Amino acid sequence: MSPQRLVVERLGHRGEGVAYIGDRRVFMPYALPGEIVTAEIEGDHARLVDIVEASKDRIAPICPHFGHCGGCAVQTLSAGAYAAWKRGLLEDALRNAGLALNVAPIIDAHGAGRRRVTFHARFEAGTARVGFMAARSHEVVEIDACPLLAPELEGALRAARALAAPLASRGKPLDIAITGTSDGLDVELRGAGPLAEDEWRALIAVTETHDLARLTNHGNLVALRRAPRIAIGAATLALPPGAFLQATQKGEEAIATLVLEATKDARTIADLFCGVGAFALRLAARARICAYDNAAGAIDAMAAAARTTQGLRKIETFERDLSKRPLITQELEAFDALVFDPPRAGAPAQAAEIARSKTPIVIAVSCNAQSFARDAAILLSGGYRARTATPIDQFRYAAHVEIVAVFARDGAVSPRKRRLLG
Ligand SMILES: C[S@@+](CC[C@H](N)C(=O)[O-])C[C@H]1O[C@@H](n2cnc3c(N)ncnc32)[C@H](O)[C@@H]1O
Repeated sequence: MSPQRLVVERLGHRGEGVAYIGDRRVFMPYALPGEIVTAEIEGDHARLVDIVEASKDRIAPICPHFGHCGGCAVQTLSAGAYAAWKRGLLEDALRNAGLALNVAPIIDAHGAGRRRVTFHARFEAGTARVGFMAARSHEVVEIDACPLLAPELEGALRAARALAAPLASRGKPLDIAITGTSDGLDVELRGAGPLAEDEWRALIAVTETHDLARLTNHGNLVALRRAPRIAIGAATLALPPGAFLQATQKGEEAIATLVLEATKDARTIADLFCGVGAFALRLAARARICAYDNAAGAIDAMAAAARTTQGLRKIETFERDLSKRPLITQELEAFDALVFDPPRAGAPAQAAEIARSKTPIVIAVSCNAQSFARDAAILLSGGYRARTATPIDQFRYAAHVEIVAVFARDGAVSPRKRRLLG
């Protein structure tokens, strides 16, 4: 296959360069807009062979593993062009959905770095390869460090290697999810299945050698040296195993700040897909909160944190599957405001109920621009007006963007005002 010369037109939504051969579109990882390159073409995929003319926005990558490790999609763009591309991910998704929302400037929320990481381990002939997946591949790329991780994750990679070693003879793929907390590393193994007694003993020994705070296997406790906790607003939360947390501490704070600002006049707020309470535990300082999620461990941990934090109003928690049983219109109208923050797939069933309701303020939080645009279209078709959508970059160098968007219903009367008016 002889390389072809191509001109890169733009970056696609996975961070790959997009070029055309006649009418045919090809995607080329690591190529930047405006560059002239040579590439080997296979179907709609192009492998960058050489850069003939580099973009003026091209800079050196910060990590020696960039280009092999699939963790980062775009590391060689100058800061301004990078921020414009990230914000453009939201603009493109809205345009593709036929929506014209006011998109705010992007907020950089990398802060001290990622506080959660999942390493992958693959085993061959009894030895483990531990690292991140290569782009578009099932291969694991071994790394010696990741510059995107927060200082709390210091030692995480060494610990992951040590934990993988006693399980190497099984040959089954293993995921090692690690959260950095003020009490040390909280590690959850996934894919190992039930542990044999000698594996159990070996893993406990690793927990001690590496001074891990906690080790769980599919949510089951293997070893506990210190209960891992994190701070959320004024509360201290005992972290349930494998719990969802926003990728960076600064990202969580940036999202929560926008949620607090948009709900400042609300007395009763519903927090849908609340997780461990990144918003509820802050909002409860001034409003009555009903919080919903299908993860019992997360809402129990939030309720316990709320009980032991001074100055918070009671948070009522509800374990509920919001895809199968979304809050219906009458339930939603009991609130002055609501926030919904579903997983990547979005929440079309819940959005449809919200669109029929008269809840005055609705805040949509999302980590996926496409599903956000689809859910936003549902709210708009129900008569909501979009105030603004703010992109937040807590996934530095990855082709993901966090979004907070505020919607209002003109003329809607809050439940409190309805009561006052009799
Ligand atoms: C993106 S996280 C947001 C969590 C929280 N708002 C935060 O910022 O930390 C999505 C949450 O949705 C929950 N979830 C996923 N599917 C659900 C469903 N079908 N019904 C209710 N909750 C669900 C997960 O347990 C998770 O806590």
